[in-house]
Amino acid sequence: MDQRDELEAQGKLEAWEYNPHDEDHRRPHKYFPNRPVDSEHVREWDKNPLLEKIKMDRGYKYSEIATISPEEMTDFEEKVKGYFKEHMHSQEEIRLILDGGGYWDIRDYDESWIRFRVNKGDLIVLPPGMFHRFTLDEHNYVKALLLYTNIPCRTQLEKSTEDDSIASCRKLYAEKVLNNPRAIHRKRPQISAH
Ligand SMILES: CSCCC(=O)/C(O)=C/O
Ligand SMILES: [Fe+2]
Ligand code: NI
Repeated sequence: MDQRDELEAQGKLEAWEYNPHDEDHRRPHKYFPNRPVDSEHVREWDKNPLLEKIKMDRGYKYSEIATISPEEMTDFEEKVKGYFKEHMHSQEEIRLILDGGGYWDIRDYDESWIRFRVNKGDLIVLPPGMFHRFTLDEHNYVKALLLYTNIPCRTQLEKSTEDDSIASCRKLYAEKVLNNPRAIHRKRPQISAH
């Protein structure tokens, strides 16, 4: 098996260093001997160094890609309703938007909702214990990369649930965020009667 057959068998593209010393650019422009370039080397360029650093720093070893759209899911309506139920997770929720978009709503200190628009390229990180909900926009489409430190788990702990894991997550979240004396509380505009 020569190198070309080997690459074909592995489903890889053949690539090599371009030899500029030839007039006709329609020819392969290989050096002799050829200087093959592993196509994985080119694929590496696709990796976002910032994302790689975040994964390394925060210990994210697992990931999955979720596409939420009626075309991709048989249980679309049910799932979308579920994401919009107020919930939290026992792990950090970290999502990189690869395509499409939507909204995340998070609870402010006074329990009012703050809405975030997310688009392609945005990274959202919610701490464990923070109540939130997610919805698609009118385009009904998002594709996201979900990261995990452990085996992928998207378990939603809903506010209404009596669950010890909610209690412990909320306790930590309250200590770190809600009861933080340095927290800056937003002044909300007065609602005028009309
Ligand atoms: C766009 S990622 C899927 C929604 C999800 O996993 C979640 O937990 C929303 O809060
Ligand atoms: Fe969530
Ligand atoms: Ni009104």
